[in-house]
Amino acid sequence: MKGIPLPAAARLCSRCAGKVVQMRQVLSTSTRGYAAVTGTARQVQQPLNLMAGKRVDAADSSKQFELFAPATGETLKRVECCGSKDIDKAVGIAKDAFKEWSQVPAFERGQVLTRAAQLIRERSEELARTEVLDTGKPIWEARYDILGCADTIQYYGGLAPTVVGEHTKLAGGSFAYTVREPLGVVGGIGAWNYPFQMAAWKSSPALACGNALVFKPSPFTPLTAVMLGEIYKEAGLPDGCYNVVQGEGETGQLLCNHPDIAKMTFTGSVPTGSRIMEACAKGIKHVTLELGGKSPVIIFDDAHIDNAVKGAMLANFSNQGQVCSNGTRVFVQKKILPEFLKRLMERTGKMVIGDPNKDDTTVGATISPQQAAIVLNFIEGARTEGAKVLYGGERVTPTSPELAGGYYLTPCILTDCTDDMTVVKDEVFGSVMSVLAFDTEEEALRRANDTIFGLAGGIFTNDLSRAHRVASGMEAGSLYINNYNVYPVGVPFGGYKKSGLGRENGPDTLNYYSQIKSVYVEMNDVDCPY
Ligand SMILES: NC(=O)c1ccc[n+]([C@@H]2O[C@H](COP(=O)([O-])OP(=O)(O)OC[C@H]3O[C@@H](n4cnc5c(N)ncnc54)[C@H](O)[C@@H]3O)[C@@H](O)[C@H]2O)c1
Repeated sequence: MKGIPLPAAARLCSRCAGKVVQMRQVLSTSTRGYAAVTGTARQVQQPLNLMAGKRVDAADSSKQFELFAPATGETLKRVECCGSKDIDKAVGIAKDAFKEWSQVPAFERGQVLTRAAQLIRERSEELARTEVLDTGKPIWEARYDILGCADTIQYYGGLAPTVVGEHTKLAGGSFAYTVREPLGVVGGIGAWNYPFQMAAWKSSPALACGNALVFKPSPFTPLTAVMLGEIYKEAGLPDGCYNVVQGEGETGQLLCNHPDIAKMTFTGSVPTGSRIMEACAKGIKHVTLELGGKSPVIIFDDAHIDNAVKGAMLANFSNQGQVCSNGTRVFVQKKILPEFLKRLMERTGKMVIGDPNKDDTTVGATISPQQAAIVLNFIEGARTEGAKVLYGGERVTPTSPELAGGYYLTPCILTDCTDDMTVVKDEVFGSVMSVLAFDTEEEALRRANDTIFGLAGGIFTNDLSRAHRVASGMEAGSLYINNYNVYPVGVPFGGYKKSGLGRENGPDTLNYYSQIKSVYVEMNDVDCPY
């Protein structure tokens, strides 16, 4: 097959931005064998829980959730929710596996992760197609995500042997040393927008440190976390080190409350994060929270305007706008506002909405009818509060009849926005860009920071001093100067304020999955006053 031209949007970010060149290669080798609209129940292999290296049914089938394909609206399966017996079983299995895995030399643990990364690359197309089925995101984004995850897992495989202690020389030849030890059984809970990535970003540093994991994916996207477990097994991970339990909030709570869970690592909304932290507080457990955001992008009038337009689109329209770090408050300096909007409209109008399995699609399906209704409600509310819908913000039905049950929304650009509007204050989690005009740097920074969130932020300017001055003043965990939503492996990611606690994706993450033991060694007689 000839090389398929990379869609304009494929240069854009995803939570796991990899290399564009690598992406081109993948795009050019792998569409054969997959018809467009591949959302079919045949792709779903049951059961979807993974314990001790095997797919297993839940012990009790009384509570179930419905799994459907966002692209088509087709119901794929009913999936049983894990209850307390299942959580006890999964945590017990992980606890036993931890005893063995934590004693494996770190270099060998790293080798297992490195092999898993290679297997992911070999199976990237199957994984990406399954991710499309689960999420409705465009295939090029799914491929990008999967390859980014392979990089992350390889990265932590490489870092595993660097998890070491320190030596401190003391008086009289005595000394102390520290050992960095794993925590035990880690519980992970993921959201639905980057399902494979959440399983990968949480499991790889956890396993590199010698922990065992029980992971609960979002009930909207239960498929690929199990596939990751099968890949880990094939790569040589001992059974029981990585387990998957399916279910909704109740299953998640059981996991958080389990006495043998040493740490919870969570990605999702602020209210759920708060409940998880509460449960962890009761059990004095470690916790990492990757939560929501309402990030600002500040575009100064000296910026390269086309790059600023591309950045604003990256900050709002990837993954149907369902990205935690999205820069949904776009502050534009007044002088360039008309030109910025003109170019933004032109580019946005070229986005291709439709079948996520087609290579040239840049806007896929919204995850669920409920989420689509939330997004449309925000747009309606914005209109009522005085904003102008400059572009989009409507449901469209693609021409293919199979897609009629999916929820496809045109990316929306709102102008005449003010800081007090609900759409400007609250996280929408859809493709809704609020454009806000500003006059001065001081004003833009003050307004940008006027939020309970602090996940990310963007700055577009050609003034080097201003770029770093504003970056220094912004209250957020991830900042981009003259780009947006790029996540190279090794660069930490996480939030300030209510956007979360802890970091993922960088070297520091290993500290969140390990603890320090200090050992004092006396080389002399004990000096004692008694
Ligand atoms: N900061 C990040 O890295 C990041 C990344 C992606 C998404 N997010 C955030 O995730 C949110 C969207 O995802 P969502 O709708 O799946 O979030 P959500 O909080 O509704 O659900 C997330 C997960 O928590 C589980 N859950 C729900 N109630 C629970 C409870 N009481 N106890 C334990 N688990 C429970 C869900 O089943 C799901 O697996 C947005 O706010 C988005 O910003 C953050």
